[in-house]
Amino acid sequence: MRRKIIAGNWKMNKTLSEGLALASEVVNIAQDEVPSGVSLVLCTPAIHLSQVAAILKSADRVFLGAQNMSEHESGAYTGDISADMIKSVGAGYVILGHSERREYHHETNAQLAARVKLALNKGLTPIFCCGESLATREAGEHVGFVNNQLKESLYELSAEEMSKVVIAYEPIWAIGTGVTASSDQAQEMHQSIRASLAGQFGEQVAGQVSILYGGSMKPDNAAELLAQPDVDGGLIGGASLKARDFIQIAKSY
Ligand SMILES: O=C(CO)COP(=O)(O)O
Repeated sequence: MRRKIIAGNWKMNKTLSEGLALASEVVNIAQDEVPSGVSLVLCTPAIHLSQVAAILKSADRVFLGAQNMSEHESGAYTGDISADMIKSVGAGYVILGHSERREYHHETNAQLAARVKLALNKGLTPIFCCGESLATREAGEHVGFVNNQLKESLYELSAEEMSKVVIAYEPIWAIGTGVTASSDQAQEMHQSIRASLAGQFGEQVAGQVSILYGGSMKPDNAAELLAQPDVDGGLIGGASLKARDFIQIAKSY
């Protein structure tokens, strides 16, 4: 059975006090309302992690994640955050290769391959993001494009390593735009990602990897997306900034 995961990517939002209030509200509501098979992950700004960790200690199904990580273990990389640092504050997840990082910070598939490997070596669960631009989709090249992102960043891993990775498919044209992929478009891509994983790592591993959908997922469209057989959860941006909306999405399962 694959894990069902609803992850919130807060991006660069919330001051510390606002973030702590949001985390507390999520924990309080989740306790009673989130279905037992669903895990929540809060990917907060790095500067909030250690204090949010203290709030999540009492919650059994709400986990903590960072939004980015260096491919270097330590050293003279001003402003960067290492895997050991993320672990040391109590986070177990890290988003890698978000399209905003790829675009504004020029992260490459090769660099992301090194980060995924290092995160796994350090015992962190990478949430590896992939997804195409509108131009790539309109050219009919979206399936090949995403497959190439997987190939260049994940396909040097062992099968055992791969089974520990979470993938998030986030079509760039759906992020923060209010335009969601239709459930058919999401299912088509998720199925193709799983088929590609099966070709590389075997059916068993492909069947274990949770593939999340991200891009304008909201309380009113989550149920249909989450009902697709290859959609195993969501990576939520805007709607994760309101505890009620975030929990409502998790309850749509
Ligand atoms: O980028 C996303 C999550 O990582 C999605 O953002 P939105 O939910 O705001 O579209």
